[in-house]
Amino acid sequence: METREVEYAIIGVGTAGLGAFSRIRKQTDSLLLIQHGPYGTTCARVGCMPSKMLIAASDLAHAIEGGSFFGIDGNYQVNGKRLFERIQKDRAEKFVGGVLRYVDTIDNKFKVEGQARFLDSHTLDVDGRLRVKAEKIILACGSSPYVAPVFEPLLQDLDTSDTIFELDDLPRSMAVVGLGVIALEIGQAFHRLGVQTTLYGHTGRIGAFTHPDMQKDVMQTMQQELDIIPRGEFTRAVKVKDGFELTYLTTDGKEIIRSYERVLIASGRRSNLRTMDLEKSGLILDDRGLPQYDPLTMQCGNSHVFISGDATEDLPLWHEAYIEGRIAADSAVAFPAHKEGKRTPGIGIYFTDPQMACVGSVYSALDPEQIVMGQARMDSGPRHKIYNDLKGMMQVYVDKNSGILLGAEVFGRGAEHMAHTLVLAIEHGLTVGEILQMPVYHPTLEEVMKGALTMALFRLRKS
Ligand SMILES: Cc1cc2nc3c(=O)[nH]c(=O)nc-3n(C[C@H](O)[C@H](O)[C@H](O)COP(=O)(O)OP(=O)(O)OC[C@H]3O[C@@H](n4cnc5c(N)ncnc54)[C@H](O)[C@@H]3O)c2cc1C
Ligand SMILES: NC(=O)c1ccc[n+]([C@@H]2O[C@H](COP(=O)([O-])OP(=O)(O)OC[C@H]3O[C@@H](n4cnc5c(N)ncnc54)[C@H](O)[C@@H]3O)[C@@H](O)[C@H]2O)c1
Repeated sequence: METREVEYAIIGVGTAGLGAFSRIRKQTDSLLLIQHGPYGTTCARVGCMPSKMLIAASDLAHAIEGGSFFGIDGNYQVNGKRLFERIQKDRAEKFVGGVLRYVDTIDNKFKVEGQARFLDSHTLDVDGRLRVKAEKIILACGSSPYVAPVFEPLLQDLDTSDTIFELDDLPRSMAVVGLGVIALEIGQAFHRLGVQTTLYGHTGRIGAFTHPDMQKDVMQTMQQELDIIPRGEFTRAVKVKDGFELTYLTTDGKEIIRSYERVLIASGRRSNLRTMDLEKSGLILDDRGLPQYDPLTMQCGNSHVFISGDATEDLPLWHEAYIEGRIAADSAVAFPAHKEGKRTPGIGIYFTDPQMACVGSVYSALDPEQIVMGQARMDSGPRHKIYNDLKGMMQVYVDKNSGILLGAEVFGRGAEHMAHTLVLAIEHGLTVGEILQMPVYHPTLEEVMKGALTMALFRLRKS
């Protein structure tokens, strides 16, 4: 069997792996990228990009549907074939194409295709045909959809985010398993495009908000539009003539049996490290079975192994993968010296309607005794009234002693933009008083944010 000895092995050529490559390539010729599956990155192929193109189409349909309130009447028809053609064509040309062109510029001597697994702490097996001995290893192998055991026998026929964008037309009906970000984004989009859709939760929670009032508001709002069954579990899934018959037992003991043409599994993702024989790596594993690591260096323990991106299962977001790939690479280059990278405050956005955004520390991560909370409803905002889009609310969390903004949960039109303003304020350690000295244009969606911050300042002064 061929053996290659290199200074650096990077496992996975996604967002994190390519970022790591770009840094390490500047230092050495002795590196190898190992990629299992198609090039092009999860984000561009089956993640951020096709999902947002689907949502763009459904937003348009929804806007036309809501036109009569404004005196705009329009008829439209959804052409599912053209819709998927557009997603697949633009994805190839505008997103995956760019990545593939970049990967093509990388000399073949730096690339190998196959699935890497650990043989020992410095040795990797690639598909049983190549051994790679590496002084330092960067784990950037991403994650894959989690499929609960009840669905496993039907795996080939069910959809996940890996397959749903490959459809050539819209189905008549679809069950969505999960109430997280993929379920809500894609489930709502299919519903708005005319697919009869049901979303099934598990724990009764919806989305990512952690304050009980935010959870309640999201559940009520989304249930006004979507068929959502929040709490229970699937007990049976079988194939029938035109699709699938599912049996779901609600927590209060009600059995629901329904048939759907398609079933989308959106019940979380698991690190691909779980298939890499980590027990042979010599790394210290945490109670999830994944390597312990320092988020400032991405180093696993004191070892020569560095981790990044969705492989960690911690912050499975594109910008985090991008940052972590670079931090891991810089730390690996500095190793055995210790080099810390810079992390940014958290930001996560659901591209649902209304949008949902978490910024900085979410409510559940804070000590309620140490914060004041400011809150505002979107229906208080002049711009929201102009759009007749009154759904949602937001909360900001402020440190009681210093007045510094710590975090926010935002649900409503414009959440993606308010989240970016708030994250900038958090990054710069601004107090709520300092943020309120900045101008807010009238009439903008941001006026609701000003309302929430003003309430926090008022409460701060009273506390
Ligand atoms: C439907 C969907 C929508 C999303 N939308 C957003 C969004 O709007 N905004 C956002 O910030 N994030 C979004 N994400 C998350 C984002 O796509 C990921 O956080 C990001 O792509 C992770 O990049 P990565 O480099 O860690 O992994 P990937 O890009 O998945 O790269 C890892 C690569 O490693 C390969 N690999 C796996 N195992 C091995 C092995 N043993 N050997 C060699 N290679 C291996 C994989 O096949 C893969 O090609 C979305 C994800 C999904 C699924
Ligand atoms: N806009 C974005 O940034 C965006 C969009 C899509 C995906 N992503 C990334 O992809 C990751 C994965 O998304 P996701 O929606 O799959 O995960 P998620 O963690 O957001 O949600 C998983 C959902 O599945 C439910 N669930 C778990 N086990 C279940 C079971 N056995 N039966 C029924 N439901 C079950 C959970 O209760 C939860 O509602 C996210 O963590 C996110 O980081 C981000």
